[in-house]
Amino acid sequence: MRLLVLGAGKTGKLVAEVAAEHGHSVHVLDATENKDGAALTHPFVTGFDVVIDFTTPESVITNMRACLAVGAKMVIGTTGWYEKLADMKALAERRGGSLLYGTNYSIGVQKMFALARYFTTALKESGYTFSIEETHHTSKVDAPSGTALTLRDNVASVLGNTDIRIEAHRVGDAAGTHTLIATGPNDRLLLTHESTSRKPFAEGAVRAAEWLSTHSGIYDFQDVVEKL
Ligand SMILES: NC(=O)C1=CN([C@@H]2O[C@H](COP(=O)(O)OP(=O)(O)OC[C@H]3O[C@@H](n4cnc5c(N)ncnc54)[C@H](O)[C@@H]3O)[C@@H](O)[C@H]2O)C=CC1
Ligand SMILES: O=C(O)C1=N[C@H](C(=O)O)C[C@H](O)C1
Repeated sequence: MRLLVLGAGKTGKLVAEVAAEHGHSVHVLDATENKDGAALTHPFVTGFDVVIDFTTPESVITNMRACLAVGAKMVIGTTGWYEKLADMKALAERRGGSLLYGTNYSIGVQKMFALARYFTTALKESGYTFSIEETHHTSKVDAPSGTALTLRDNVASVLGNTDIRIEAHRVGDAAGTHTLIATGPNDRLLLTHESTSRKPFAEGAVRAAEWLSTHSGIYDFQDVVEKL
């Protein structure tokens, strides 16, 4: 598969490494080669089977506008842009592009989402209230994390309301820790996922791109992960 990776930062670099390990041909563009999406011309983009984006909340919108408009297939890892999700879905539909987006491509975190639904179901009738804490590196630009928002959506789908506080912490080079907390009058239960490496994000994103190369449409990684 011919892959275009946008972003050569902490995660994009690993995505390129993992994709090469999987035997794909990989082209990487960072901000200097793709300022304001300048590299993403029609002939250039259509030379790739899938485009993977791990850039910034601002750049990803420009990149999606350029790539989806020419019918490209995109896997989006970048977080912090979801207020534009409906617009990007509409663009993909209009122009025949394919869009697979996910707040966290780690399989462990995807399992945590399922466990969170079970955790909430088991505790909701027993007087517990729910909150979320997340910890990431100090250079992270969005808060709360995309994962914390998805975790909240999973809990909210069981509770029937979104009254779930999220607390964000920024510490050193933390790869990402998420904790769902159930607080009762006399005790607390905690469900924690701690990333000790960024490699699972890259593995999941490459697997998502492999899957998307043989499918068309618009997908949330949560709905695809069991099919990989
Ligand atoms: N969905 C997931 O599983 C994960 C999502 N992320 C998200 O991915 C994004 C990137 O995270 P990191 O790699 O930690 O950030 P980073 O800051 O280390 O890397 C971002 C890179 O994007 C580059 N960039 C900016 N504009 C660009 C453009 N127009 N074209 C090409 N490259 C451009 C920057 O130069 C930088 O090298 C963040 O939004 C983060 O929240 C990070 C890890 C996992
Ligand atoms: O910026 C990061 O580092 C991460 N971002 C994603 C998020 O916002 O949830 C995924 C992971 O937690 C790492």
